[in-house]
Amino acid sequence: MSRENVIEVRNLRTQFGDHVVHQDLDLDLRRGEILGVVGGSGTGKSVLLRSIVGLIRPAAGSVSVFGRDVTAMSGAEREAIERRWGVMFQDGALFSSLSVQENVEVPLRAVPGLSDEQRVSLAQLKVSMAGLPFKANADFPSDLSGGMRKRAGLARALALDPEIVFLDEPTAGLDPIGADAFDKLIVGLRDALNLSVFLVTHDLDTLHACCDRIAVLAEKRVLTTGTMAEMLQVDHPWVREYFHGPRARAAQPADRSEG
Ligand SMILES: Nc1ncnc2c1ncn2[C@@H]1O[C@H](COP(=O)(O)OP(=O)(O)OP(=O)(O)O)[C@@H](O)[C@H]1O
Repeated sequence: MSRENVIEVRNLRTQFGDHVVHQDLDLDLRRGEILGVVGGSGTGKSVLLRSIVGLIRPAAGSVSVFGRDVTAMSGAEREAIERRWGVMFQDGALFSSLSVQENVEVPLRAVPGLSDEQRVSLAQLKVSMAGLPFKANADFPSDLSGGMRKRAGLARALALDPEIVFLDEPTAGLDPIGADAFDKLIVGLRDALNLSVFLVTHDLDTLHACCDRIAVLAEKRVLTTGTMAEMLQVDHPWVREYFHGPRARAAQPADRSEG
């Protein structure tokens, strides 16, 4: 059964001066799936994420979200569609002078008609959904461990009940137990909230634990997409090295189950 695409990127070209990062790049994100986006360092995974959410303007091509080309939208239309997605950046991108709860309140301040009490309750709910204890609401980013900062960034990404969540390397820098817990959180939230998830990662364990499909960036485009089983069949030097190398063997699902 094929599911509707919530994101369709077509013939995308992204460049900085003469440096072409993407050329004729196509990508789909289906409703309800967790798509892992992988590729060597500098292949443009983060730039792709930023192009989709409008932080980088494509040089050519189209980016459709919920069937609408977001590159051609006016301010009000864009704001409305931006409320339907949430982004967790690599470092959490939290405001250091605000508490965790206040950070999560930031996107909620743009919602008309929300009282102060409602805003606070909603922020605290998202903090709890991201797996943080209640006391973390009052903590400042500098009080938190790396894993907790990522959870706070996730809470803020969930603030507006998004349909799509973009995660940029959510497990980078976490110890294996913290990374495993984060993987489970992502899957649990996807299942509970029917999220569609665009997940940039280098982490093979995360691909095994979370992802329904994988998109490989190489040669300035999405070279191939498919399930983990399909990736294992792809005959391309980088793909072979990545999915069959020693780290890939160490990341077999059995190694991470129960425990
Ligand atoms: N604002 C920018 N100005 C100029 N070049 C940029 C800018 N942002 C990214 N780049 C370049 O675009 C290329 C892709 O960067 P990007 O951060 O998307 O790679 P990545 O695949 O996410 O890498 P990594 O896995 O190391 O995080 C790199 O060569 C980078 O230097």
